[in-house]
Amino acid sequence: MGVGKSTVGELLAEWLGSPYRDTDADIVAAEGRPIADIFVDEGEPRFRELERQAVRAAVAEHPGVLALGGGAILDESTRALLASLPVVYLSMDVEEAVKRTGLNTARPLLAVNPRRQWRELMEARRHLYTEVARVVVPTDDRTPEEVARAVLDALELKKA
Ligand SMILES: Nc1ncnc2c1ncn2[C@@H]1O[C@H](COP(=O)(O)OP(=O)(O)OP(=O)(O)O)[C@@H](O)[C@H]1O
Ligand SMILES: O=C(O)C1=C[C@@H](O)[C@@H](O)[C@H](O)C1
Ligand SMILES: [Mg+2]
Repeated sequence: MGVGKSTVGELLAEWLGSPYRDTDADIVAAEGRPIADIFVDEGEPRFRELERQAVRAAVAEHPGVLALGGGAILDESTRALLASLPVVYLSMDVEEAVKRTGLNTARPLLAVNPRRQWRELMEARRHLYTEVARVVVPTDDRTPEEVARAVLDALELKKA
């Protein structure tokens, strides 16, 4: 969450001459309400089901750069779907995460005590991000342009 998927993803899409898409935005558009409301109204399991479907649809339809929600990899079938794709794990440390996400309540899983919540989420998930990633690109102390360049290099891609 807040690692720079949109900023870096849009830059990469521009450099590659391909479109950018984001499954969180797809869910919000399809449901007509913010993610925090879906969590509150229907609970996290329902959100995860919507997310599983959104990832499946986007992977099938979208030919460009795709950003996934931070918890999409919790679903085993999603991890299987990603196995053959050039998945990038953008990493950062906790202090950078607090800076980039701020304290805003748009992220329900970080709404209370964000520093501790972020650490706990990462301890639970880091192995899953690593498992699905073809490359891991650290983003601390790098500008979005430097991160995007590192992604291109790691995937051996060139600007269009
Ligand atoms: N490499 C970077 N260095 C410093 N700040 C950054 C960097 N990349 C992104 N940011 C800033 O961090 C914040 C979050 O970035 P962005 O919205 O791109 O992340 P995200 O991963 O798409 O977040 P979300 O989880 O909300 O989708 C923004 O304010 C952005 O300007
Ligand atoms: O890490 C997570 O579990 C989440 C990340 C966001 O992208 C959203 O998908 C939602 O807030 C949950
Ligand atoms: Mg984003």
